[in-house]
Amino acid sequence: MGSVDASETTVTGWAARDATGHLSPYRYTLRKTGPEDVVLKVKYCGICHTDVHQVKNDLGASKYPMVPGHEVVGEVVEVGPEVSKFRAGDVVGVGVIVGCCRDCRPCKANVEQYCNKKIWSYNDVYTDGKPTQGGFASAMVVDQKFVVKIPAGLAPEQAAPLLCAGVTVYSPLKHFGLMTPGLRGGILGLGGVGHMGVKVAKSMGHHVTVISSSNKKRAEAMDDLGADAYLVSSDTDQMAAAADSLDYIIDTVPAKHPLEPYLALLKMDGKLVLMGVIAEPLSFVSPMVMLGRKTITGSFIGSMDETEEVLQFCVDKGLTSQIEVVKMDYVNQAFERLERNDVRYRFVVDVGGSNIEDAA
Ligand SMILES: NC(=O)C1=CN([C@@H]2O[C@H](COP(=O)(O)OP(=O)(O)OC[C@H]3O[C@@H](n4cnc5c(N)ncnc54)[C@H](OP(=O)(O)O)[C@@H]3O)[C@@H](O)[C@H]2O)C=CC1
Ligand SMILES: O=C/C=C/c1ccc(O)c(O)c1
Ligand SMILES: [Zn+2]
Ligand SMILES: [Zn+2]
Repeated sequence: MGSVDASETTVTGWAARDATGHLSPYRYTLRKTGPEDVVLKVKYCGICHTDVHQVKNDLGASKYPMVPGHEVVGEVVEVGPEVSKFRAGDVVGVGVIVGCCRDCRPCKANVEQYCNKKIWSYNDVYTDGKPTQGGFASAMVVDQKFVVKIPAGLAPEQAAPLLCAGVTVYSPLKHFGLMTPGLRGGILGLGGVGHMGVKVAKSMGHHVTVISSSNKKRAEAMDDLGADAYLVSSDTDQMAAAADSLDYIIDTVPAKHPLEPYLALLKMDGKLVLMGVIAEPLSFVSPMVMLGRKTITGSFIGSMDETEEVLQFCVDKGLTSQIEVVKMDYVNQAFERLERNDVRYRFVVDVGGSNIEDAA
């Protein structure tokens, strides 16, 4: 952490200044530690494709300077006087949201990620009027409600991708009643979210089919991740042979794509769960859902409760994420490689072990 004045701490994060998305060191202040706040020194932060969408303004709502990063693992260095869940020295995680209204139906049902007044961990404005900034930074201040303990048995760098990618697949499987052993699931797009989808679904006892844009990941998917089957989406013979075979598909593709080839893979009552953030309309003809009573739905990360659950699920099942750990001075190359589909399967930045004052 940086210098401390009477009220605010100055920290360094790596920020994008414009839609080129190039990150470089940026100094800003953290708010004074409030009664329910946890101050954490960042150790590791995963790179999610949403970070690419955000720094490049793919959704048209990006504000700069923007320090991305929402798969954050750190060590607690200070807590406010009303913090009961954490103490200095704890290893903790922070994900996609850091605030909610606590009063609406989603908040009262403990699915605060669906609160219309949620506060994103970056590219948003906090209750004090300051911009929120994410985890590619030396430290963060976060309300204890949005902090989870990393359980013993999970390495901190391994835990980082679980805070977004992991809970993002766990939540819909749980919510839509898709945790039953023996189900046949499809994972469309084998990236950061998709590879956790394979691992989590396999651990639930599912038969898992990866549906990929190429043959490049076939051996890894089957041998390393434990997938049961592998389809190349452009191979019409393979796709036809697999028609009417899946109970659900988790669709993680981050770009516009046709839905009909995937709807055809679903059995009657099958569910297509959209995960990718795509700012263009997707289309399908209605018989593709009517003839088979199929559902197209979506899901957004997971609740704080589910985040705690997925962390424990991974400990209990012995699951880890498959990651490439890099230093902060490699972050721009890592973003570029992620964008061109060249990572197996998640970059995690060793923020604590980097000299983050130096630009690449
Ligand atoms: N709903 C939610 O709560 C969340 C949404 N997201 C969103 O999910 C999406 C995936 O995120 P993440 O897993 O981090 O991204 P990755 O880039 O790691 O993975 C996406 C995968 O999709 C496939 N893919 C990539 N580009 C294309 C394309 N143009 N056409 C077809 N397939 C493509 C590739 O798999 P293959 O090589 O197998 O084809 C790639 O590995 C993003 O849009 C992200 O913003 C992320 C987290 C939470
Ligand atoms: O990576 C996590 C965030 C996902 C996300 C989903 C939907 C949306 O509109 C976003 O801006 C982000
Ligand atoms: Zn994410
Ligand atoms: Zn709310």
